[in-house]
Amino acid sequence: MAPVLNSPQSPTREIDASQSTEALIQLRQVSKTYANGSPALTGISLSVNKGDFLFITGPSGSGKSTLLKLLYGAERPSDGEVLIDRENPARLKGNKLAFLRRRIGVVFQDYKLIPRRTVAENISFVLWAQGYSRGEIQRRLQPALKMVGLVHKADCFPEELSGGEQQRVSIARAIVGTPPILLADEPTGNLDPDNSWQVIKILKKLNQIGITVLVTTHDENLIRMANHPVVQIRGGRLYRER
Ligand SMILES: Nc1ncnc2c1ncn2[C@@H]1O[C@H](COP(=O)(O)OP(=O)(O)OP(=O)(O)O)[C@@H](O)[C@H]1O
Repeated sequence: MAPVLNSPQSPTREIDASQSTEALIQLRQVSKTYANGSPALTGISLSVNKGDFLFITGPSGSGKSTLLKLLYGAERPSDGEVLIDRENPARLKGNKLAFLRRRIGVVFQDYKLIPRRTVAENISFVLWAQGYSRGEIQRRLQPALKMVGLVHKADCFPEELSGGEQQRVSIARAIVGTPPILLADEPTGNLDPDNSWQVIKILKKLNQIGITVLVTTHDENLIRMANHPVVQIRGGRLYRER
């Protein structure tokens, strides 16, 4: 089902409370102003259901990364409420917050791989840190590598890979813990059109197996090819494109 949103200045339809109660991700009149007084988001409401694939577009500095940061708990809203599966990350601490974060895989534009670790180690690290057994890590590693087409590169180091391959490793790392939500912040920002499309195809495949996917991008071509709902942030406010 398409995501539902509203914004005070938006010409789009009003939020439907009956739909939003079932949402996996909900923002209710969320605003974010950074400590230095920078207003990043203003009165944003958005409802994303389980299984949605949503593109978030908008000009540089419009608030796209901030929106994702609020979802994975790297920032807190100044006003309003963010709910992930009915839990508010801003109200959780310690283990409960860590547990909620594990339910969200995150992919960044610059991959953020550990340079002196192999592909397999980069992907496994998060499981190892969460106390998974060696056997369980092996059991999860292979399907994650297969999903991104990099079984043959398991023992390579990041510097031995192309940008597209490095981004695919970062996707494998994001999903190896089988999170129900995947957030990708400009995942194709450093890639050429072919590699960008490969990344989007993998995200589509993950969506087809039930993962809810939110992707920020500037790339109009990719959005057109991928054919999923799109919202735009302009000046910190949210608008539906299609
Ligand atoms: N940590 C921060 N402290 C202060 N201001 C910030 C911080 N992070 C972002 N901002 C400001 O918030 C606004 C939104 O930034 P954000 O990074 O969310 O935009 P964006 O749409 O993701 O941009 P881009 O497409 O260039 O990545 C900008 O005005 C930015 O300068």
